[in-house]
Amino acid sequence: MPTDVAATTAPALIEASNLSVRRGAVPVLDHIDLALQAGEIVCIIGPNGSGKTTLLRALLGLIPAQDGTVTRRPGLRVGYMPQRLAIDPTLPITLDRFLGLSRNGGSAARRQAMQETGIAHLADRPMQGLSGGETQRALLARALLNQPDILMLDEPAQGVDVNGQVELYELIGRIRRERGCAVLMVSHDLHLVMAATDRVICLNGHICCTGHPEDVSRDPAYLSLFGPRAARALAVYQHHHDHHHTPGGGVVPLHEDSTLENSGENAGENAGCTHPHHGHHHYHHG
Ligand SMILES: Nc1ncnc2c1ncn2[C@@H]1O[C@H](COP(=O)(O)OP(=O)(O)OP(=O)(O)O)[C@@H](O)[C@H]1O
Repeated sequence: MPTDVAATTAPALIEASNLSVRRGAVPVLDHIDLALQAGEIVCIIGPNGSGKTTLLRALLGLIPAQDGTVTRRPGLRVGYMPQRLAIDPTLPITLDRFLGLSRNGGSAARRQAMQETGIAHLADRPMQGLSGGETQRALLARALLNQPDILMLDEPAQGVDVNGQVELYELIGRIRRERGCAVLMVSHDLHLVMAATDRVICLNGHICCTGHPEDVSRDPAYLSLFGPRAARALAVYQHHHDHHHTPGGGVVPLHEDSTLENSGENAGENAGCTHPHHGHHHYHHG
């Protein structure tokens, strides 16, 4: 039975302690505690405006903390895939040139990253002509260029069709396994990420609940935040997953009695976690 990796004693790759962040006068993140360990795959879920992007950027040091601390392991290499790609439409640029704008890696690293993400055949195509899915892979390839210890992916599957989403999450899982890097990603694709992550962080300004997807799926705060969607994600999760993945990639069968009892019928009834700053913290580990 896998335990919460964050509970181990290994030094964290990144750790936030009592982190609070404001944007302008508005409090966006409220006393966040989290630690990311080598090799784990963690997903941040939460409604629009709940502070997911802000959390990633604060962990990267791009946004200052009002309170608390962010500690990154010395020499940590991070590959960041931002939510949006800003390219000047009047300046055509090929995929290979786009990757070359990154100061990380040379042409061999670019080729490897393109091959790994399945876009090597597009190297000489203009970025502006790539499809939504191809663009997301280009951003992922760029994030791989500096051989990251951790990938931080902000809604990697946005603008990608349903089949493409499944493939993209599989690709992310494969990259994680083959490179041994950690992954911290923001996603709205509950049904896909619940089945594919070691740990879920449910964010709404504060951490509403966190832990193994199976535990989070049962949590009233999760069901309250996502309503009927949560129940549907849970159904998919139940249907497809009769096993756990250990952090090392092993497969451990679920106990027979561990079928999820909460059908989600009460989704939306618990309003204890609908406002970023009026909720309470309750953490679940393991
Ligand atoms: N530069 C900024 N100045 C002022 N407020 C900001 C700024 N950036 C973000 N915010 C506000 O902070 C809050 C959190 O935004 P953030 O982008 O982190 O949320 P999110 O959970 O990633 O949302 P989404 O799911 O829509 O991408 C929002 O209310 C947003 O309006």
